Amino acid sequence: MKIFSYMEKYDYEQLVFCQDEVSGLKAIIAIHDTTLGPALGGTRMWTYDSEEAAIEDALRLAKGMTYKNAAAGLNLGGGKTVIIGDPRKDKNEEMFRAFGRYIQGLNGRYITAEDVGTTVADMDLIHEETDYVTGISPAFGSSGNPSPVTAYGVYRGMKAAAKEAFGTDSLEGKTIAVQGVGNVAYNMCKHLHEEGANLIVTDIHKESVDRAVNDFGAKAVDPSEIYSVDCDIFAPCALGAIINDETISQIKAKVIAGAANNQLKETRHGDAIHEMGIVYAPDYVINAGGVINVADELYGYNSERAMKKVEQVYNNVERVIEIAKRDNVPTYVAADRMAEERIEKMRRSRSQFLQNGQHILSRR
Ligand SMILES: NC(=O)c1ccc[n+]([C@@H]2O[C@H](COP(=O)([O-])OP(=O)(O)OC[C@H]3O[C@@H](n4cnc5c(N)ncnc54)[C@H](O)[C@@H]3O)[C@@H](O)[C@H]2O)c1
Ligand SMILES: CC(C)C[C@H](N)C(=O)O
Repeated sequence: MKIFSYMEKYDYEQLVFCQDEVSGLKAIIAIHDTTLGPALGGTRMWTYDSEEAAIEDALRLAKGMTYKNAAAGLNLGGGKTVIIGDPRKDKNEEMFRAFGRYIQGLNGRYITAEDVGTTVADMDLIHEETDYVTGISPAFGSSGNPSPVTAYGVYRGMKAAAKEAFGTDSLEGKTIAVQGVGNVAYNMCKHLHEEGANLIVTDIHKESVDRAVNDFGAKAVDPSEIYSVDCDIFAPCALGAIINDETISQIKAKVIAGAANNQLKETRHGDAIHEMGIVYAPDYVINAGGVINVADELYGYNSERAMKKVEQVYNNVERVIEIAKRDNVPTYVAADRMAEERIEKMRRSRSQFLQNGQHILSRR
């Protein structure tokens, strides 16, 4: 991978490599764009096949956060971290504290939170070293685990997409195929089950599948079967790039709406599902609930205020569908336009001179 060419192509600001021999920390912080504000995005811990795969994941996820935060109306830029390692085996206190010191060194350009493989307890350890972390324990006056809030936002956004495809936003009696029943999807399934939806689930971890089967009467299938099951809605809630050349032809759903980041392997896959008449709720629009919730901590966390903003995920998905129809483009293009327009307007309005946040004459 030619790192500078890649960064130049998508206009990344910064890529930081963090290594700590004592704890085994190997982390990559990617900051994509800070036009709207400090880059806020979670920390993923995962076993990558190669360093290149980890770098690419960090970069792709960071860019997604720029668009997610912009589309959600937050005054935040986009960044993300990946820690290379197995979250079930390789974590230790020193690792997250060493990582916290690296974040502190960025002096507020990057603020972290949870993502796949990291928990509130990990964020609390990071918080021992830096204030630039959200999603820490409610005991600190913070918002805690963002996953249930992300799940609620995905549920609301799924209803908006269903309205477009089926003429009603009721999910009662609808069959929803869920890929990955981890933190977000378990909570999403709870809402869907309460509304009377039928669930088909899969996961690479048997205990996660069993929990959904027991708690929600879900039907379990093998991970390789989830794309081709008969269903109304496909909800990708595991990792990215799952809408690709191999999977598209198998999908029977009329709607794709799920929590996973970077669902389209390439943009042309977004064109392909559009041509198939599938209503696609763009990932970073529908899964913004968690970041909306943790971002509220920056103002002194207020759950009621945050949840009001999370409700807007329904309207944001509706708005994207409207733009897509108006401009005759796929929904992923409409979402990008919505986000880019906001960033560009802010970039231009910020070109006005300001001396370190103070009026230039205030130093006299
Ligand atoms: N946690 C949040 O608040 C949040 C917010 C926005 C987006 N997301 C995104 O949503 C997705 C899920 O996040 P999470 O926090 O629930 O993570 P998680 O790790 O709790 O859940 C992911 C689940 O997917 C399973 N999985 C992984 N690969 C799979 C495969 N090939 N087939 C089937 N199952 C597989 C894992 O075993 C796990 O149970 C991620 O893409 C994440 O980036 C999460
Ligand atoms: C809670 C968040 C700041 C990060 C979350 N993992 C996301 O992708 O949106």
